[in-house]
Formats: sequence, C-alpha cells, structure tokens
Amino acid sequence: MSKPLVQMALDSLDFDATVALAEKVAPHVDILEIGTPCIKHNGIALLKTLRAKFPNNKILVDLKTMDAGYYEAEPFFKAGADITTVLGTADIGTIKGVIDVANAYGKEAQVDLINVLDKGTRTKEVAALGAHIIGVHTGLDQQAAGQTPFVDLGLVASLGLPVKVSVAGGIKPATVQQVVKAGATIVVAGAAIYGAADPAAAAAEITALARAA
Ligand SMILES: O=C(CO)[C@H](O)[C@H](O)COP(=O)(O)O
Repeated sequence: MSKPLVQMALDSLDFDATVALAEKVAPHVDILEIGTPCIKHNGIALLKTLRAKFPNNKILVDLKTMDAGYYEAEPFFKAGADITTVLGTADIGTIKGVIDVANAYGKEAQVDLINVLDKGTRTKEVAALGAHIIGVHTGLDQQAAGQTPFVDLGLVASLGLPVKVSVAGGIKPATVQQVVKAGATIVVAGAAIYGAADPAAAAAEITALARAA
C-alpha cells in the first residue's frame, strides 16, 4: 500500500497571509489546498502564485463545482492545479465534466460527498465514471453542529473501490492514525495546522503520524 498523503487546507481569506502560511507548511505536507472561501476571495491569481512558489507540492483547488463542470475547472488545471473538487450533489453531467477535463490535463478530479444523502450509491456511480478521489467531508458548519467524518469514511472505505479516499473535517493529531487505518489515503487538516501555535510543527507532526499509521 502506498503511503498516505497529507493535505493542508488554506482557509484564510487574506492573500498574503495565505502565501505566508503556505511558506511555513509546504515542506511538511504533500498537498496544499486552496480552500473554497479562499479561492472565491482571491481567485486564480493565488493559484498562480502558489504554483510558482511551490513546485514540489500538489495543489488542490477546492472549487466545490456545482454546475458547468468542464468550463469552470479548466482554467484552474491550465494554471497548474493538480486536483479540483466537484460536489457529489451536482448533476452527474457536471461531475463527468470535471473528470473529463482533469483527464484532458493529466490531473485529478475529487468528488466531495458533503451533503450527499446516499453516499454509498453516489460513490459507486462516480467511481464507475472515473473519479480519481472521493472526498469524505464533514464541513465547517457541520463540525460546528457536532458532526464528524468517521462513520462516512468507514462506509466509503468498505466499498473497496479503486479510488483514492480523502477525509476532511476537523482531523487533528489525535485522529490522524484512526482515519488512515480506516482507509483514508489522503488526510486533510486545516484548523489543526493553521490554528496551532507553530503551524510548521503541527504539519510535521500530522505527516509523521500519518506515515507511521
Ligand atoms: O473544505 C473545508 C471546509 O469546507 C475545509 O478546508 C476542510 O474541512 C479542512 O479543514 P478542517 O481540518 O479545519 O476541517
């Protein structure tokens, strides 16, 4: 089994603060995620800046696309994104559009299961369509209401499909090994890193824990 990857979610709205945080964290993670509020606020210029500064990290742009899949995602792949996300609640044609454009650029499409009611069925459908990554995701508002991604991760991993499984939603050092053992191949951490006193040390700790799981 290949080693799990660690992804850091850059969820600030501030352009310069995002770049400064990425400078600290990039050496300690595999994937830099430009979070949804961040990409909406700062646009593709931020992707271009991070792409130029961090050639050794993959970059995920969390577009959470809901319509016009191919059209919306293409400029981001053109500008150097390695992964963009599309909502699992979107029309199947939208999801196919993002998968198609990812394939056209030799990149990856991640289907985010946030708010998908029948996660098992949707996961099988999009895996059959060629989705590269399934995102098991408890959003920030859902976390505030006390939800976690652990049961959903168990369900998706138990399907045994030939896709990568990403997990996001309040993952912290105490839960990293639990999610890797449960089948996550990409572990996402946002607040556990940017909210830490020393974000670089927090990122390094999470990556070490993931690799050792
Ligand atoms: O995509 C997101 C919100 O929609 C976040 O970036 C993701 O949940 C990771 O952040 P955290 O570890 O703080 O939950």
